[in-house]
Amino acid sequence: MAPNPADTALWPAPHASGAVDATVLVPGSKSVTNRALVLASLASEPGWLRRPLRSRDTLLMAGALRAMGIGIEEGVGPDGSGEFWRVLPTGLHGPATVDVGNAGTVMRFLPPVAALADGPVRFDGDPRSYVRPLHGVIDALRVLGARIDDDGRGALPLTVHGGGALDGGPVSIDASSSSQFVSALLLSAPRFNQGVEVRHTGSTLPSLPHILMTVDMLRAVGAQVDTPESGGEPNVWRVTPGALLGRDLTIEPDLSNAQPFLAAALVTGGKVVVPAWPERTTQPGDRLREIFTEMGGSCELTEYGLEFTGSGAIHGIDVDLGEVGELTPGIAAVAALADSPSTLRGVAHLRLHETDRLAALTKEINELGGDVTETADGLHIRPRPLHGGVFHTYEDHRMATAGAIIGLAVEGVVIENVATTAKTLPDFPELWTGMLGI
Ligand SMILES: O=C(O)C1=C[C@@H](OP(=O)(O)O)[C@@H](O)[C@H](O)C1
Ligand SMILES: C=C(OP(=O)(O)O)C(=O)O
Repeated sequence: MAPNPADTALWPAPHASGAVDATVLVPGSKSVTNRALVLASLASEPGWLRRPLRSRDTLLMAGALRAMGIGIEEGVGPDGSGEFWRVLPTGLHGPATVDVGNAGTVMRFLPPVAALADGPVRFDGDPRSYVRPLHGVIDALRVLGARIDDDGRGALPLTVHGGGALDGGPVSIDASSSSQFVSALLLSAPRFNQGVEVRHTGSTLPSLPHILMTVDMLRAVGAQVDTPESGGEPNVWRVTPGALLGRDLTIEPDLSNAQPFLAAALVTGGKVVVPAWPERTTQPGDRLREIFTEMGGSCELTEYGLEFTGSGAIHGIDVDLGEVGELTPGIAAVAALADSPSTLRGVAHLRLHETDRLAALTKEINELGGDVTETADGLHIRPRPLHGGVFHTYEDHRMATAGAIIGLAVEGVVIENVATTAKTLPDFPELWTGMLGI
């Protein structure tokens, strides 16, 4: 297939002429929006999502749920309250076809939903989706009573032959390659006849905050969930069967997508305010307050939002990012500009994200003159004077934003396919130039 010209377009990353000083309205969280869509679709009454993220991943999620019969009406609320989606749950129907794109949340959260449909649901997606791990969901659903046809690799493409209901019950999985296996099984479990008991048997479990987000959001719609944190067995989650409430939920800004803007304050010694930063949240991006403070900034969380200020100095960091893996590209970009080396650990599973992020970051930073080496579970980054050049993005939104961070400090950095940020932040180029007052 001929590449889309937009995919190969080159975007000169703006170089910052001075300290940034900006307020950036960061759109809604991908992870919260896609969980909210699934839970609202499984509820027994209509629900509302206010200020949902509209991006490739969330539109794919909405499209897939619509394909299975769910009504999702879009509108704009009064008085600047922003967009809303009203979700009208019904029986889930097949036959249907689902395009997952390269959205981990869609490819993992929806096969359990499809198992509840009354006919076959065919799942397909971008070429990259064929290699991203899905075995934890496929194998578990089979144990729980679903019929699934795949090509034997434990990956996409596949067809879930929905039978209108699913037994559910106990299941063991190895979720060391993705926390989304656990989240996927828990999200639909209130609708399984026996609920679910998920036992993680692997040696590591990434992205724990994302599992806590799943549990929190399930409880908020009335599900009963027992977790290791609530006194249950380690690595075991239980969901009791029961009806789910429709909810009126305002989606928090995406704190992982706030990262490049906070990084801009750090890199330029400036100030960035992100309104509506939640006081309490399960989003992994909240860890940036601590990580970017250790790297040289300071922050204040007020009722209005987060004010993050750079000091002019950027320090290296030695940090385990296993719980917050999606922050790695942005942290690596800042680390490449720091005054001391960094070691990023605990993120071997990033090799199976949108691209092999450890290889991609190593190659692209080194091609600008950097000195990055891959370790078994992360990166060593020794800052060097960098020069301009093309920063390739491998259809990975977070590679594009990482390149833009470096471009602030290094003249002549050109981002290939910045449009790939549409996966979770379609307005990135405009927000970025707006922040810089260009
Ligand atoms: O559940 C979620 O919303 C996510 C979980 C994480 O996935 P992994 O556990 O596969 O890293 C994270 O990296 C991804 O961006 C979003
Ligand atoms: C890993 C990510 O996405 P996905 O939901 O596709 O796994 C990410 O957004 O960094």
